Amino acid sequence: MKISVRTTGLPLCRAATLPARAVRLMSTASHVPSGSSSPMAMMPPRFNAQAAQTTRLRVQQQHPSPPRLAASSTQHVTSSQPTSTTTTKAEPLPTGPTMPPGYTATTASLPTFTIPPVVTPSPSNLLLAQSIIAAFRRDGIIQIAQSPLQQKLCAEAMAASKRFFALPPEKKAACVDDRSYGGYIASGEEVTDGIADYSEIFTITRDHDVDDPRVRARWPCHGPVPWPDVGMREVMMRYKAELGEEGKRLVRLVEMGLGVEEGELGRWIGDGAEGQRQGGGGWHHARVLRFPPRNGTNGKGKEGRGIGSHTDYGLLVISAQDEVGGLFIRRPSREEKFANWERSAAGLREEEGGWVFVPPVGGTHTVILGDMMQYLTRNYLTATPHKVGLNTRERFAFAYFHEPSFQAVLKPLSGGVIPKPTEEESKNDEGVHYGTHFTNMFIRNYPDRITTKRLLAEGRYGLLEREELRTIGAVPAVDESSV
Ligand SMILES: O=C(O)CCC(=O)C(=O)O
Ligand SMILES: [Fe+2]
Repeated sequence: MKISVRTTGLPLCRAATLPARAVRLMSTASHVPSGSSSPMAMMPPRFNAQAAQTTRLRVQQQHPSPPRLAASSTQHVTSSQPTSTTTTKAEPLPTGPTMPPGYTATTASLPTFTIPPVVTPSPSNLLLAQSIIAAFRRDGIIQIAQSPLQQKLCAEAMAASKRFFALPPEKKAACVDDRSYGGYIASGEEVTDGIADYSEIFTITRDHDVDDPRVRARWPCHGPVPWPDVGMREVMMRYKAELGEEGKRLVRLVEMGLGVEEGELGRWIGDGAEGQRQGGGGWHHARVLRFPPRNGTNGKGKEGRGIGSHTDYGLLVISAQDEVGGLFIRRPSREEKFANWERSAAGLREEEGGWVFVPPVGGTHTVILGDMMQYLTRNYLTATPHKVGLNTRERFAFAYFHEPSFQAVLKPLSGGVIPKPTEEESKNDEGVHYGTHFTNMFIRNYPDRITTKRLLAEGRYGLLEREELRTIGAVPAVDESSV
């Protein structure tokens, strides 16, 4: 039986041309079918290796000491244990994916999983599901092939993103709403662990009409997305909806891989028939991201930092990045215990060792895990700490967050491989209300945003305690006097 795992990419370069300071790769491809753990497993198809190599040699001659270093010019795939770490001191080459300068990390070489269009409980899908769980536990991240439709939608979304971020600052700044956290976040506005990030973002929250009863009832974070134009809305919503379908398939695979009953995880999203009937559904949202080049910042953020280290909040994060490179993750480790819904994981270990650079690979998405996946699986799967560094060129990325219902009060799963609760845990576990976790995180990230100010000024936060906000699919009875 063969599971759908492949590696993507073209040969990098021959051993004879290895630079003296060749960077060692951390191979994470231990279960890839033989032959595919080739040293060249990581290059995106559009990378012209020979040209880059020529450029490198030319540049070295011009600047003999110290040699310029292309972090991605890596020839050795080793065992799954990282054997050495790269520090990019010199400027990376202007082509191909490179690790941002000034960072220290090993470089991942991830196998690429292919997700079937429909996840039936076949033996091969079960094997695939178990391999995905094993990869999450080993690497904290998986890489999945984009379908031709996803490639098209992703390209369209990236083009729309570039058009949006190229707008004049005042046009972008007008895309804000004081009820939802949707819309524009300027470079230097988002805060991670109390320090400004340089990322420039357009957030796509659930897009509620102003007449929606939840908006009229002033539920925290519920409101419209302030789109700049219909064109951007259409492109982004198509891509987001398609990633929502991918998210559902992944949720089903995670259930299978964990050995829990069908729907055990999906029911927190409101994906089941009852949730759908009640207008439930996950609090799925997305971020369209631009990172300025490190020498093109506005002085408001932390030098060289795109986004500080953090974990994301929900279940799964499906991301696409362009060819520039900037994402780093931490692998799961028994020594590191994060539980972001209890105590902030923002900023943790940011300056320490142990980071893994995730090089862009054309035609793929990556998937990492969020806080609620960790909580629901009693730490069997853990949220993936990650951060983004600024590179020498601007970088564009797209992150889709597949989330529980805003109204879900989650309780850990049981059965399969889920660890049994300790006596203490069974007594004290009151569950986690996802809407409260999400609201806390957005207040923390955007302390000065009009949305935060209105939310607090109007006492909206207190509504999070209400029964209707804690019951998946419940809709408020609108009190006209409060509108
Ligand atoms: O830029 C990326 O690849 C990741 C962005 C990210 O971590 C986020 O939007 O939360
Ligand atoms: Fe993130």
